[in-house]
Amino acid sequence: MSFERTKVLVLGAGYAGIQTVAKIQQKLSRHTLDVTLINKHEFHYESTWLHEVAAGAIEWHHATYSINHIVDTLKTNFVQATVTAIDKEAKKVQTTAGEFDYDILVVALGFESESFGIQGMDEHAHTIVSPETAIAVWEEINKNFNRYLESGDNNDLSIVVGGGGFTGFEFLGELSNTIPELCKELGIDRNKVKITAIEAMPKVLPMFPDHLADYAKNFLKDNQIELMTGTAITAANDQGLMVKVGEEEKLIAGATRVWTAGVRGNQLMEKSFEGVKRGRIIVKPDLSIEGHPEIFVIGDCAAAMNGEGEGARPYPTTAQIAMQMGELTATNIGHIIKGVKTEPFNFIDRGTVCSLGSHDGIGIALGREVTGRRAAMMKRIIDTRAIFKVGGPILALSRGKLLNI
Ligand SMILES: Cc1cc2nc3c(=O)[nH]c(=O)nc-3n(C[C@H](O)[C@H](O)[C@H](O)COP(=O)(O)OP(=O)(O)OC[C@H]3O[C@@H](n4cnc5c(N)ncnc54)[C@H](O)[C@@H]3O)c2cc1C
Repeated sequence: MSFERTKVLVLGAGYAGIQTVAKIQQKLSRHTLDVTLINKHEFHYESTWLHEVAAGAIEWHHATYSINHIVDTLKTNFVQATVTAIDKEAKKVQTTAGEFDYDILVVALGFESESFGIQGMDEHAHTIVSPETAIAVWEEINKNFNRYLESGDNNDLSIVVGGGGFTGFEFLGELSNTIPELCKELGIDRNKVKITAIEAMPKVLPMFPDHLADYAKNFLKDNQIELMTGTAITAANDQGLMVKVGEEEKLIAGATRVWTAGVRGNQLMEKSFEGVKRGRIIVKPDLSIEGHPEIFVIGDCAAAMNGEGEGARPYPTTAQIAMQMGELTATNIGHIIKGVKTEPFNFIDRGTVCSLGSHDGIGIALGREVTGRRAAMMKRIIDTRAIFKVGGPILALSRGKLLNI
């Protein structure tokens, strides 16, 4: 009988990675496992709150907590480092803190921005994909509004957002609260600020029924935010975003330009595995990859299919799914150690709520439609639950949003 502990290496402490580690710590014995968690930052950040940071509604550190709050040092070794390469044949991972080997690998390296090759987008537009990029958006708005005080040029007050999807709407919702406050603080007339959102599809927020999407569209209108639908963005430059209207190309002015319309899985995926598309790899039902039962890929790097056969589609990339994948992975690691068959992923949809600023929103939660203040309250409960599930009541009280209700 071997007394060697199984080496589990978890890459990334976002929703998927931190949930895996939290569940392993709760369920599995340290006498059988040697767990190492590697993450770029010392802290976990709530990606689903980044639009609030980008719109200046909260400070970036309110969307984070120290990973050391979660890690039980008797069971898990946390290393702050950036992963630079994964060698699946040698079972080794290279990082800025050296090389790590593993028996079981969990890849949970999350998402990046994807601009689909739109000319100038990467150079000229901000994104909302990490605390650093979210902070940069609010700094840019502040810089431009302060420049207006010197220049008197209304263009400095223009904000253009590429994308009328979930992230775009949540960001615009927060701006509806914070831009009037910023204008008041700087003595700027809100009517001079032009905020435009551009969506290529004729419909917005396709995950919701039309009447809820209409509610969100009316919210924008009521808050002096213009939404252009069915309008393709063709390029970005330092003046704004270029769009095609009929045969004509037109500039939609934006001193601040923010791209929210595309995400992809981590670039390391293409470098490490075969068959990866836009940073996502098709995983087997138990979330391991073909030919490597010891490698689990979860969260936004995974394309987990929602069924079998021709009609099967990959699940969308959401925090809710990432967390459920993390829980299952912890269970399946336990099964591997006991020599039991691993279980397939079965997504339990608890609904989705899209916030529109701090007091409004739309959503479907536990099968019921919600709008307005009830939706905003539901969103805070969802946000707090995510923290509770990983860190328990104390972390949920200190970092959650229930005290704001
Ligand atoms: C503004 C916004 C709002 C959203 N709102 C919602 C919502 O309301 N509901 C919902 O379900 N989903 C929402 N999403 C989507 C959700 O945030 C993602 O689906 C989710 O974060 C994916 O979780 P993950 O664990 O795969 O990745 P992430 O949360 O991105 O975590 C990945 C982790 O890996 C780390 N990492 C990355 N590269 C490296 C490296 N090379 N080395 C070491 N560490 C690395 C990162 O720093 C991060 O800690 C939203 C996304 C955004 C941007």
